[in-house]
Amino acid sequence: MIVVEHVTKTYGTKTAVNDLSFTVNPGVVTGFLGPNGAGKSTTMRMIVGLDRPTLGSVQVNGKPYADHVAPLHEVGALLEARAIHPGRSAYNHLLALATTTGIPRRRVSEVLDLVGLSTVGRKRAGAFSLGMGQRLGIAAALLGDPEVVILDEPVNGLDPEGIVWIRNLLTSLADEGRTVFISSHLISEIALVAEHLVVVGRGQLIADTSVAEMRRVASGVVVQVRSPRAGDLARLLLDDGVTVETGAEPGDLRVTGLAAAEIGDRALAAGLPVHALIPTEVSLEEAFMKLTHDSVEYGQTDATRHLEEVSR
Ligand SMILES: Nc1ncnc2c1ncn2[C@@H]1O[C@H](COP(=O)(O)OP(=O)(O)OP(=O)(O)O)[C@@H](O)[C@H]1O
Repeated sequence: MIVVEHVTKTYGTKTAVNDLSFTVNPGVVTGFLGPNGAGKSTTMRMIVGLDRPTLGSVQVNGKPYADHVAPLHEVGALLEARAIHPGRSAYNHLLALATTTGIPRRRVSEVLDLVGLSTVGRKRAGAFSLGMGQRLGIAAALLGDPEVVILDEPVNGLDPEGIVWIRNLLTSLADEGRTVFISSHLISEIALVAEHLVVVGRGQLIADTSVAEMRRVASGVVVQVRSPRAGDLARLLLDDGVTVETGAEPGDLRVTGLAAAEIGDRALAAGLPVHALIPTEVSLEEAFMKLTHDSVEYGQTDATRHLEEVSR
């Protein structure tokens, strides 16, 4: 279990993490989600003792990382800096890590097997594809058979087969009762592998929820309506708790807060023609962007800008 309590981290005048509290429980894969610069890597570095909170505390299995006698058996991490000597084989890279940390040699073959690199274990790591490099990084994280597994952007750049592989691996680690915590700035990626979500923006907690709950909240709330009298229809529908936004095409509206049938009935009663009435599921991406909209640090993404334009 990872417990982050009222953690603030400042670098000079920059606040990277701001009074952040959350718990990552064993037995489920938890995603750590936030736009670029949200403070995910900083938080992960504090969890594994590479950085110290300015305020607050971070505990892993009941203690700060540095207080564990055999920390590699407690926490295995793949953080952004993947320092692998390109001329060294995967096997030798892992062996060097194992021997310097008192881990038996046989464990190297075990983790190579676990990540599916047994057949290329003797090849130069420098010749590895991105996906193979990710697998090697994960193998290193698992070397100490840790209770807590922390991976920074593990899905980044993986092909669909690689994503399925990592989902199965992480789920089986969680099923064994381990705590699995993985970061991403893409909800589409993280929703494929995680069950629970901790969402941050500008170093602060935005949501601590399950992926299923996020989907439930996101789904079925927008009805797309097309009418040659969209303006009249918009005025008719606007009410407490109802929002009407202009859609992508002239005559298109996006209505929130009314069911499709209700919109159709009201339009009929007012004698307004309706050419299309389509209940749509808001995508997880859309829900995430709305959630984090105010906390995108480095300007708007194209997608956010597009969202704003269509809803104007
Ligand atoms: N050593 C440092 N010195 C100064 N500022 C830093 C340092 N490390 C991080 N920051 C700043 O803190 C903020 C949070 O950075 P962090 O890397 O933790 O975010 P992130 O969510 O991991 O982003 P990304 O998805 O881009 O990796 C950013 O504004 C970053 O520039």
